[in-house]
Amino acid sequence: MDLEIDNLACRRAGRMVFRDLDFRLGAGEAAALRGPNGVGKSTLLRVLAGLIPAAGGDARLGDISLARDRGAFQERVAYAGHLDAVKPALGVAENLAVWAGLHATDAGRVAAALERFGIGHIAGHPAAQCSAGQKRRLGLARLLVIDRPLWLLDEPTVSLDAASSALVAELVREHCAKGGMALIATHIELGLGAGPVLEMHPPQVAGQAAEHGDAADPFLEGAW
Ligand SMILES: Nc1ncnc2c1ncn2[C@@H]1O[C@H](COP(=O)(O)OP(=O)(O)OP(=O)(O)O)[C@@H](O)[C@H]1O
Repeated sequence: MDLEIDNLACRRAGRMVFRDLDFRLGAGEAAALRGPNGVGKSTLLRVLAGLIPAAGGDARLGDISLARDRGAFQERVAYAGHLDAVKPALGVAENLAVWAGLHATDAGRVAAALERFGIGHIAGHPAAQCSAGQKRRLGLARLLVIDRPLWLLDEPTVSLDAASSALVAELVREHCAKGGMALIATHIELGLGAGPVLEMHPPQVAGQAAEHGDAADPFLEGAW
């Protein structure tokens, strides 16, 4: 199964964040998603996760179109966002058990995922008492609880120590070896070796946004 991004566009708060975006990712490939702060990396991942609507274009996973069948597209995607989405009121293992239940997957995967991320020994602890790195590992452990061909990872190594960052790279490699795909927004080198890169660029021409009827970014305007 391939990922094909075709002429994709997204508008937020009335402003075009990106447009005319084309990219292709083949089965077994992991791509780095790069670009300066605010260029739209997280936005793209959230569009592909079906969390915010596209303003145009489409993305396809095999024969499933995001524009035509968002639900089916989402069922092929696992998204790990900036925030860990860990429920602090639940225990560490409970967090993953709820996730497994939501996706009707084998609860037996929970213990294996916790062990793999080195947090099996705190399975019974309240998630609220986890360190930032432990919370991040718990959030990422959800990737192993459900089977999705496309992983969308937004700065997955934030708060992680060197060993855990290396583990993320190892898991991505394993996922790809099984035919999976990953699109990873990262400002650091993950150690995945040479692979496809999706580089996002801010508009080159100062008047470009206005030409397309988009409001200018007030923060950038002030900075310039
Ligand atoms: N909730 C929101 N509502 C409206 N606009 C938003 C929202 N979140 C982000 N934006 C805008 O969308 C644009 C892209 O933001 P995004 O977070 O996708 O960038 P990014 O490339 O991931 O940045 P970073 O490298 O800093 O994480 C920015 O101009 C930002 O101001």
